[in-house]
Amino acid sequence: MSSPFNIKWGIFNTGNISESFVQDLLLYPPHTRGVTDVTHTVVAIGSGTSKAKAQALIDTTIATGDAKNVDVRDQLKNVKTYGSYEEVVKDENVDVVYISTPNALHYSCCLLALNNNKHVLLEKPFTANTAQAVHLSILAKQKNLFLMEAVWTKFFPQVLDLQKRLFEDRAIGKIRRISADLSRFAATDLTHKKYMPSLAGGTLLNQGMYALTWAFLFGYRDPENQHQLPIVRSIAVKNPQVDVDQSVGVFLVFPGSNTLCVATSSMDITTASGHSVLIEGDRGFVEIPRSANRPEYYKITIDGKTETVNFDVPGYGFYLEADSTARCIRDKIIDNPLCPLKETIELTSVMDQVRQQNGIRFPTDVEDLIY
Ligand SMILES: NC(=O)C1=CN([C@@H]2O[C@H](COP(=O)(O)OP(=O)(O)OC[C@H]3O[C@@H](n4cnc5c(N)ncnc54)[C@H](OP(=O)(O)O)[C@@H]3O)[C@@H](O)[C@H]2O)C=CC1
Ligand SMILES: O=C1OC[C@@H](O)[C@H](O)[C@H]1O
Repeated sequence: MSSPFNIKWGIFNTGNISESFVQDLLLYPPHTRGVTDVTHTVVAIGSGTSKAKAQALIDTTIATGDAKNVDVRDQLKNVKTYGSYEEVVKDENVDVVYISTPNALHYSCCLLALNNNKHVLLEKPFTANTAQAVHLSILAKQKNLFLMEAVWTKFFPQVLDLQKRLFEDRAIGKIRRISADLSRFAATDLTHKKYMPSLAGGTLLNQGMYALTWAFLFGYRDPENQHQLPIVRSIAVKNPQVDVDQSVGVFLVFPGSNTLCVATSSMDITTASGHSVLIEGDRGFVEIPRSANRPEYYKITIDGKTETVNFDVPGYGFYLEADSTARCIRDKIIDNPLCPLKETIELTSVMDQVRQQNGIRFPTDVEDLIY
């Protein structure tokens, strides 16, 4: 048997999700999950603020490992810590960069990485607008570099299994309607990134994109729709003080299959348990009780009979997208068919339409293209 392909990660920033991503890679290594074809090494962590913050992420990861009885010291002792993102992309040891800066910085950080010939896994929402998304995808293609939006949801076994059952087996018959919600209460703190237009805040880009992701997973991708773009109608409740969307409702109709989708999100409330995703068809329905970003299990009812399907995903599950990234880079695939750039661009264009329909604008420097 050939040895597993090892991929070397560089991490941009030390925020919440970077910490979760790094911990997922280290605390749940592939062999503990039955994965034998790829392995991950974190080789560099850069903070835009200070080298000390990068070291603090390492210290927290060691402490978390200790608390879980997982020895990660050995794996972390050679990690380079940097006080800038530039140093990460100049590090020759780094194969791929994971970028999870605030939304408004995704585009410029990704340009920095691609221009320094690094493969990139870029957090959701991919960019502030479609023009930026298209620009990044063209650049990655020109430079023959892997680029993917980190929509981890798409890699959950529950989702892959459902796609097979709903599309290949037509388990619930023709898909008629998809309803999805991702709402998280976020106290109105106008200095928080979700309330800052200058950081591309608002519920749509931060949370609503997950609800739209379900519409795309089972509406756009439905073979009956043949990847046709949806008709989009939306309405948003804006924050009275700052120009961000507090709650948003989007209706989509996929013209190939006539599937209706209702995608909602809010920062005023948290999705009630049991109300994340519902997919309804002629013969039955699928419920994903929670949550639209990290599906735990699904319940499928066919002709009145209900079955619950569970898959064990320990930790957060960010390693699923990381494993897939490693496989693509190993196989020289620059656009992951499980999360293709075309779909990212098209979902971004839906978000552009929603913002346009509701007068949600970001400052010019957030929306601009950089050449
Ligand atoms: N896939 C998922 O489930 C999730 C994805 N996300 C996405 O990840 C990204 C980051 O979210 P999250 O980790 O919650 O964010 P945090 O606020 O926790 O961290 C962001 C980090 O980015 C760096 N940064 C650089 N410039 C700025 C700036 N101007 N203001 C604030 N921070 C800055 C800082 O790190 P440093 O000083 O070290 O450079 C900061 O700690 C977002 O795009 C979000 O949409 C978020 C949550 C879940
Ligand atoms: O990616 C995310 O997932 C969970 C949400 O609550 C969060 O706001 C978002 O950034």
